[in-house]
Amino acid sequence: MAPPTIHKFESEEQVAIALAIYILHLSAKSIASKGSFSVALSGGTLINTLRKLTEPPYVSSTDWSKWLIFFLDERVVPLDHPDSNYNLAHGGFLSKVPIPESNIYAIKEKLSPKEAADEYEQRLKHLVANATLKTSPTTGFAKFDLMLVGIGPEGHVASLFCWHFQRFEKKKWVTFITDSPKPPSNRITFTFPLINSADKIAMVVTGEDVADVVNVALGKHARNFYPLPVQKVSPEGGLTWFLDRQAISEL
Ligand SMILES: O=C(O)[C@H](O)[C@@H](O)[C@H](O)[C@H](O)COP(=O)(O)O
Repeated sequence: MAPPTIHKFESEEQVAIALAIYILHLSAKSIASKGSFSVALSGGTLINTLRKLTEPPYVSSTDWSKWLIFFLDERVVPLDHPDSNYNLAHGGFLSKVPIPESNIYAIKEKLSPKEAADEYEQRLKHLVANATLKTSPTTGFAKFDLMLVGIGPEGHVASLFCWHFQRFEKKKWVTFITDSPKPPSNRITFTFPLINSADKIAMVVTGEDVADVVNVALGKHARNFYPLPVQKVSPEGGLTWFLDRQAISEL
């Protein structure tokens, strides 16, 4: 993979604007070339940083009916629960743009974490089989046009945590965790082979609490002899970091 593109901004507000422009550019390319734009969302502060997409002039700059929304990781709770990533994304983003409800792929409720992960994986495989999603010719996993990824202060991405075996999964597309160190404990998550089959990934990293881990991942002495989950992110088409001043304060 080509080295990542790193964008540094003075403020979170500037990150939000640059991110909206980047996403809209990709959506236009993707919709023009194949009629749809598949996006996988993380939870956390990312959703608030997507707010510019819901505001003029950005909100009228894409064909929202062509967007397909997925969840890179999800907490196994009812969809209207305050911990649900769907609920967060719905309140902060999805309810404010005209993406058809049928294009939003939330997890199924009332399943165990394992059942929810298996069901989501089967749904993705079905969408690949009926050509709604592309396949990576290199890996055979689904190829999302864009994944939007946040990082935790100890280097996790999605719900792939440092000391948990899920980060080493090679075959499954979606797996589950029942002892997540970040509450709530029950979650499902895309695996690294699926994440790294994406075309583009944007790492959206703001705030002081991630400054140390940004230094570990991108600093002069970046170490990768035992890579943190964030250091394993390496999509097929390109990785772009969006960082604010606080996130790079240790660089
Ligand atoms: O559901 C989740 O908890 C996430 O998808 C998780 O991976 C998140 O993106 C990071 O923990 C960053 O979260 P913050 O942006 O809130 O720090």
